[in-house]
Order: sequence, then C-alpha cells, then structure tokens
Amino acid sequence: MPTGSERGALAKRLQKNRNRKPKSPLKLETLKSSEPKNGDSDPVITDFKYSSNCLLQILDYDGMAYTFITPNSTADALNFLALSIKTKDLISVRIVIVCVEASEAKDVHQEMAKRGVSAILYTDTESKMWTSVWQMWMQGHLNSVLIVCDDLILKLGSQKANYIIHFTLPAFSHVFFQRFALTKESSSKIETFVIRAENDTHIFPFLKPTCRQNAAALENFSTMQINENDAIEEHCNTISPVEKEPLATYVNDFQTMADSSTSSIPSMVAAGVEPMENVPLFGNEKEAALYEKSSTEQGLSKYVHVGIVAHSRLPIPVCYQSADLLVQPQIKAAMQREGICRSYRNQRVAWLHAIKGHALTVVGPKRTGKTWCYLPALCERAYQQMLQRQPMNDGVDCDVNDCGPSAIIVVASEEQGLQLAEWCRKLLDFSQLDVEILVWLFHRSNALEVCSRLVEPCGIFLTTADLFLYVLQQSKEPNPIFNPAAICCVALDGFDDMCAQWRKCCTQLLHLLPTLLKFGPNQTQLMVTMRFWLPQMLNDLLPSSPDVQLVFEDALEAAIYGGVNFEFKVAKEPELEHNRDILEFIQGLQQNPESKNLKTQGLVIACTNLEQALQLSGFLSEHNLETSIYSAHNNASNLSLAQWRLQTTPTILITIDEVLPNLRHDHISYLINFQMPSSWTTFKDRFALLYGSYKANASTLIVARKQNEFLLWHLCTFIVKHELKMPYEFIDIFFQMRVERECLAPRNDSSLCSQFIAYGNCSRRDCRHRHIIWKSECKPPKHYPIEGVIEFQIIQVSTYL
Ligand SMILES: Nc1ncnc2c1ncn2[C@@H]1O[C@H](COP(=O)(O)OP(=O)(O)OP(=O)(O)O)[C@@H](O)[C@H]1O
Repeated sequence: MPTGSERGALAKRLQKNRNRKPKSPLKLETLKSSEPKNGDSDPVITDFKYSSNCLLQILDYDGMAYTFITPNSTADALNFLALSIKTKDLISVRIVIVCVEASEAKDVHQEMAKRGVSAILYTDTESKMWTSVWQMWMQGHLNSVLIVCDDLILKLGSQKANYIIHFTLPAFSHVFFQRFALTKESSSKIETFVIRAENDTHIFPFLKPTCRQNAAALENFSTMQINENDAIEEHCNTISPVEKEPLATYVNDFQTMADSSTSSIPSMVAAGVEPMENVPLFGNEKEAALYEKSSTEQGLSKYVHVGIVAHSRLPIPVCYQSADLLVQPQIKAAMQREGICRSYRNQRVAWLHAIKGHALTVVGPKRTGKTWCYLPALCERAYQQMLQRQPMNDGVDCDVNDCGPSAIIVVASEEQGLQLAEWCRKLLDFSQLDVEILVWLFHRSNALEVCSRLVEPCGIFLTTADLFLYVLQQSKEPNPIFNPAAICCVALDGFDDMCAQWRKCCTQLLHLLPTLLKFGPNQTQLMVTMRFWLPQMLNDLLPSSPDVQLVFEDALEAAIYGGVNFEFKVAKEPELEHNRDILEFIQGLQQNPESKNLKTQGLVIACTNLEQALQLSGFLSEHNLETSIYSAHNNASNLSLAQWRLQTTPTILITIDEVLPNLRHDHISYLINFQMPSSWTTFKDRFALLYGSYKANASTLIVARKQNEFLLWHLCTFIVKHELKMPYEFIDIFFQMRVERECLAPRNDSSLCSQFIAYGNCSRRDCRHRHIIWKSECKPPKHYPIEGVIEFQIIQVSTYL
C-alpha cells in the first residue's frame, strides 16, 4: 500500500495529468510483477466471446479472474456494464467501478443512472463521511454499485468487493498495478474487469487481436450467432445512421416528421428505406378507399379515427372485414368460424400492413383485439414459409441443414400461450403441410424434447420469454435448432407483462434478438403488442424495423409516445379551493415568458359535468379569463373547435367528458384535467384531444383528489411504469390509503414490504406485503450507535421505480 505522502503526491499527479493519453502503456510486466515469485509464466487468455458489441477476453491468472472488455464505443461499454450489473443481486454482491478522475466517475454515475443501475458516487477524499459510507457499504447496508476514483480506492482498499471494474485506466502503470495489488490482498475471490480500447494491443500483449471483423468470427455460444454477427455487421454497413440510432431518436424522427414543414426530404427516404415498397399507391378508387382517413405528411402517414391513432412511414391502408384480407381461404374461413368477421378498431389499420410483411406495434388495453391484429398475417406468412421449407413432392429435401421454426410467438404466460396455440391450430389447419405446424413449450421439463423437435423445420414455435431464452442458448453446433434465414416473423405478445415478469430475461433477449435476426423490410417481421408503451425496452428492436406501424388504442399511452409533458398536482381542500387552483395555474402560464398567449396555447379544461363547467367558467370570468363551454347541453355547444381557434379573443375551452369523442383539434397545447371522471377509461379517452398536438410540445396537468382512490391507483401504476416524476403528495396519499386499508384488514401473515423497508413508502398497487411495522421490528440492530451526537449525511435520494 502506498504511504500517506505517496498517496498525496499520486493524487496531485493524477490531477495534473488531465490531458494525458487516454490509455497508458501497461505492460505485461505489470501483471507479472504482482504475481508471487513461484509462478513466472505469461498470462494466457482462457476464453473469449463477443457480447453486446464488446469483445471479452478472459484471463484466469494466479487464481484470479480478469476479463478484458474491448467495446466498440463508450456507449457499448456502458450498456454492457449496465446489463451485466443488472444480472447481479446487489444485496449479496458488492461491485466497485474505478475511474481515474472524479469527473469521469461522475459521468459513469450519470450514465449508470440512465440505464437504471443504482450507484453511489464517492469521489470526495476529504469527506469525513467516506469511511462510514465505505463501512456501511462493505457491511451490506448500502446495496448499490460503488463508483470511486483512484484516490479513494487506493486509500481504503477493496477487500470486500466481489467485482472490480476498471472503467478508465490510469496514466501510470504502477498506479494500475496498485489497483491490482489491492485485489490480491483480498481474502475473498474478486473478479476484475478492465475496459480497454481496441488499439491497446501493445499494452496487453497477451490479449488477442480484436478488430471488429475478427470479432464476428470468434467462438460464441452458438455458431448461428457467429454467422449472424457477420451478417449483422454487413447489414449495419448498408443501413443508414437513422436505422442504427436508438429508439428515442427514432420516435423523435416520427415526431419531427410530423412537424417537418421545413424539411423537404422525408426522413424515410433519407434513411434509405424505399418508401411505399410493396404498398399499392392509390391506383384506383377501390384502393384509394383503403387509405381513407389516413393522411401522409412529409413521409409520415397518420391515421386518427375514433380512439385510434396510427403512425407509419408507409401509407396506412384500412380493412373493415376479414373477407377482404389477402390470406389463404382456409385462414379466412377459420377466422370467420372464430367470429372474427369485422375488424376491431386497431385491426382496421393493422391487418393490411401486417399482411404485407411490415413490422407492427400495437398498444392498447386488455382484450381489445391486439393479438388478432398480427395473428392472421403471422399464420399466412408462416404457412408460405412452411410450403417452401417442406420436402418437395419428389422427395428431395430443400435444404438438409434447415432446422427450426418459421415463426416465433413469445407470450407472457402459459394461459395466454395455450389460447394462442388453439387459434394457430385452427388458422393453420392445412392437410398438405408436411412439417410440424405448431411446437409449444411452457415448462422447462419439456425443453429437451422440444429442442429435439426443433431440429427439423417446423411452423410456429410458441413459448414464454424465459423459455425462449433458454432454448436459444441450447442452439449449438452440431445441432442448431434455429435457422435465422427461415424465421419470417417474431411476435412478442403482451410485451409489458413479459418484462414485468422476467425483466432480466427480456433485457437479455432484446439484446440477443437483433444479433440473431435481421429485422426490417423483406426480412424478419417484428410484431409487438403491449398495454404500456415501453420505448426504453424496445430500444434495440424497433430501430431496425423502419417499416413499423405504431397503433395506439389508448390515448394516454399515445400521449407518452407523443412526448406530452405530464404534470401532477393534488387538489387543495376544501372543494371551493379547486377553482382557485386552476386560476393560479393559468395565471402562472400567462406570466411565463415562454407562453405566448392562451389563444396560441390552445388551453382546454376537462370537467366531468356541465354544472362544474359552468361554475368554473363563472369563476374564471370573474377573474377576467374568458372561457367557452363545449357541451351537448350548452347553448354554445354548436361551437366547433375550429371556430374556437378562430375567435378573435383568446378563450379557454371548457369541455365535459360526454362530448370529448366529438372533439378533434390539431393545436391543443394544454389539457387541464380539472376533475377526474369516475372511470379510468373515460379519463384516458380525454387524451385523444392531443392526438394532433404531439409536435407542439403539448402538456397536461392532472389534478387529483384523495377521493378518487380507484383512479389514483391507476395513475400511480401509470407514473411508475413510465418512470415519470411522482409528486411527494401523491406518494403520501397512496401510502396513507394503503395503511388505512391495512388497519382495517391487517396482513399478519405477510412479510414486511421491501420497498417500504427501503424507502418508507410503497407505490405498487397490487403489493400483497405488510406496510405496518410491528414493535418488535422497530428495534435498531445492536451495532447501531445509541449515544452521543449522531450525524447523518444524505448520500443519495432514490425512488423505487
Ligand atoms: N375482430 C374481431 N371480431 C370479433 N371478436 C374478436 C375480434 N378480434 C378479437 N376478438 C376477440 O376478442 C378477444 C380478445 O382478443 P385478443 O386476444 O386479440 O385481444 P388482446 O388485446 O390481445 O388481449 P390481451 O390483452 O388479453 O392479450 C378474443 O376472444 C378474440 O377472439
């Protein structure tokens, strides 16, 4: 260990050395010099693999495991780290990330937070609290990753860490050697990870050459994956930057397109995607009728009609009945036998798009026909694929190496899977098919048997997310069970439910799928259904499908997609104060220099009934705010939104829920939910008002009251799912409601809720644990100080999401 003065000098040198070369020559001798004298052999890489755009080279040296990670970019390194950390249980393992400088540590801390990794940043060497934090962390009272810089790690050692990640390497090899030496002092086995640059071959001469082309040829868990890496690499070189960008950019792209009055080149064309490919243009009246209500502006097609909003880079054709679908007559007949004759609202826009092989994402509430949006297309395409893959009539096999499914459906539960299996069997009731039409797997105990069936070409493989991942990992040479080129469709049905149930699995799957399959036009078709719009989870998938059509049957979820800004407020008590709340809010808006005036803002207030609307209108007029009421019973009900916009004096529009379905407008920028309706569906429908206003940075204010308990819980789930900022008052109300309920019906048999233990509250609506602490549980652990002055320092504030 360095002495105190050495450490000080070292810290100063590191500070001075800000402009150093990013990676310094750390020679093999560095590692060698840390080894005991009896072992003098060179370190040898024992294993290497390619994962999440990083090459991993594993070195087992002197009883210690070292993994050298060569990422393609810093973002890849961060993604890889976050993904790896998420697979660890931070309650039982301790992970330290070491950077050279405090600023680097801070950046890594922020990046980890963005990727959902809870971490404590500690870079202040002078702080007296540091030792306590360190000890608490080592004793397992703080369950987060610890991010430190060299000064601290050298000061305190790393004896209790299980994993040490060297994120940036010091300028001086001896400092790095000191880091390694600390690792070796530990009594427990520490795994060490080193992030290094690709051109560092001279620094670590024992590492393999790492050029990206070679990476694809490296051994991986399956040969199929290797081939796909090659192919993906090739594909990546041909696709445009837009396709490679993360979903945030992709969604922005949609929004920008909607707004791009200045841009003359639609992004779709810029992206190198052939527009309208396979899609008939309006050649005749019949075809034109398919595109009714769908408008195309600057390359973005929009369909907005009765509770549905759909966006696509391709024109959006509509289809009202299954009889009009271009599928096999047997499939059509089976649909009709199932009672699927007239299309539901989402199916209207989804059916023809999906039949053409384009990607589809449907978001909507339960039992709204999301599965049937993609199922006819999936069955038709799987059927066509099976015909091509089955042994030909003369008995000659098409491809002796062919194997695995033609289409894959991943579901969230066995129950859902069995229902889907029944539908698939009915739709694909073809006697002329000579391959197994449906293979399903819902129990791990059947996995081996199912894998042996997948060795032959087959139709649809139906399974849950966890088992799909398991089966994928079984696909190894010489018996691969997936042929990426043969998989024409992948459907993730109930994607949000899957993520809630198997988050880690889904994260791994989402990283894996784009490396195995090529999604996109004329490639594997991707279909996703979900109740909540979870763009962060689809980050790896959707950008590779530029032909995707997004269909929302839930205006509230669509508002999240549209980038609407959400504000939440708890209404003041007593009730008379509610009007004043709104007045203050509007006055605040008027004073905001960024808000031009209420007319251009297009401010709408949603009330539940006419009486409330009249009362609010009267109150606001008393304070010189002009309002118009839009209601079926009001004299002014013939006021159209267009007229409202054209009024010379800016007025605020007050509406009531019953007329909301009639309201459509393109320039509403503020929707104030003054009173909450009695049903969650009615509340969500209000947001259809904003369908035309996504480009305009629309905002919404939701004023909630304690009395709306049922709605409040829905709201809470919504806030948590979308990681929106939950106002403290909300948390208090939720928790108070929960405790009141538990006092009436004590949960004596349940254990204490872990969120409650960690954060003092719980916002999970369906939490079955106990939220009232018993006296015996209040006793502090013996080692807690009980005398003298006790100082607390808040290190980090976290909320449970
Ligand atoms: N066009 C249609 N006509 C008649 N019935 C339909 C139609 N579309 C779907 N259904 C029926 O509605 C029910 C729900 O359909 P589906 O499973 O597609 O909904 P979902 O939104 O995927 O449901 P979940 O959210 O539970 O997965 C099913 O029983 C299905 O047969």
